[in-house]
Amino acid sequence: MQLKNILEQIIDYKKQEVVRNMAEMPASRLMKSPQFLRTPYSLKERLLTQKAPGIIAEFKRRSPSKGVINDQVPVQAVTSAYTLGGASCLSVLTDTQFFGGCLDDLRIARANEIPILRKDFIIEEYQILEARAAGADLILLIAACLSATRVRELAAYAKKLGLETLLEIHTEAELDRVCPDIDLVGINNRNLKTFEVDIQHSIRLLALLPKDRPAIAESGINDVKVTDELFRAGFKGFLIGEYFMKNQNPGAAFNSYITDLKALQSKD
Ligand SMILES: O=C(O)c1ccccc1NCC(=O)[C@H](O)[C@H](O)COP(=O)(O)O
Repeated sequence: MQLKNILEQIIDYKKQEVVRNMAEMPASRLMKSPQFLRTPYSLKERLLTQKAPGIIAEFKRRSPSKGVINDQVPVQAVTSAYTLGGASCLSVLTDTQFFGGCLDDLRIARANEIPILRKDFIIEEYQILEARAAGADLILLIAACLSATRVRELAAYAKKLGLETLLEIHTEAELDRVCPDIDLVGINNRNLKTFEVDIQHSIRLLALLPKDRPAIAESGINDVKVTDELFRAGFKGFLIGEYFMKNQNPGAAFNSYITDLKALQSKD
């Protein structure tokens, strides 16, 4: 029998986790969260109007590919430093089992007045409700673990709750998951089955994406020259986690990245 890849293992775990969470915190209670009174921020609008690359700065303690990255820094300090430094959006990993995050991290990050992505493995509407109740502005759907029908249903539910959806794809075959309720399309440079990172793969796929939605380059970005190359190719947003988080002071790492990127781009 073939061993399950990491994505399959995560999804198996999520199916049980959702059942447990629904029993502990019924949807009716989630709907009473004061977060439902706020109007979510739009990352799509932000990226379509801004001229510079939009950095989606991630708070990520550990990952299946890298193990512990940084479990010593407080979410509040890091996310406010990212925000003050000019991030376009925050990405908060809320998965506990594989990434060491939680929904409380997102609730704390909500003190910042910029869009926040709930970064998790969403397979059920209930998780979108959790995201809204915790203060997220957008959710991630990963094409590799959802059928086209489920992407349509989940993105429609997110829209109904006022949230945007970032659809993550990695292969050409997954392009059929892009539907009208998808607001942003991300191309993951990392193959989640092998962990291999290939930036050129993303540039090739970009040409096939719909032009009316901002494209986001995700994973393995650790060089301003690469960000600049991807921006020139047409990517508007850049999801960066490990490169910032592996530093003792992720906010300072973010600031020097932005300074170097601006310096590089001002040379033209
Ligand atoms: O990062 C992993 O090892 C991983 C494994 C399995 C599924 C998802 C995984 N990562 C989630 C992400 O997509 C990244 O956190 C995000 O794109 C940022 O990537 P990076 O800048 O390389 O931390």
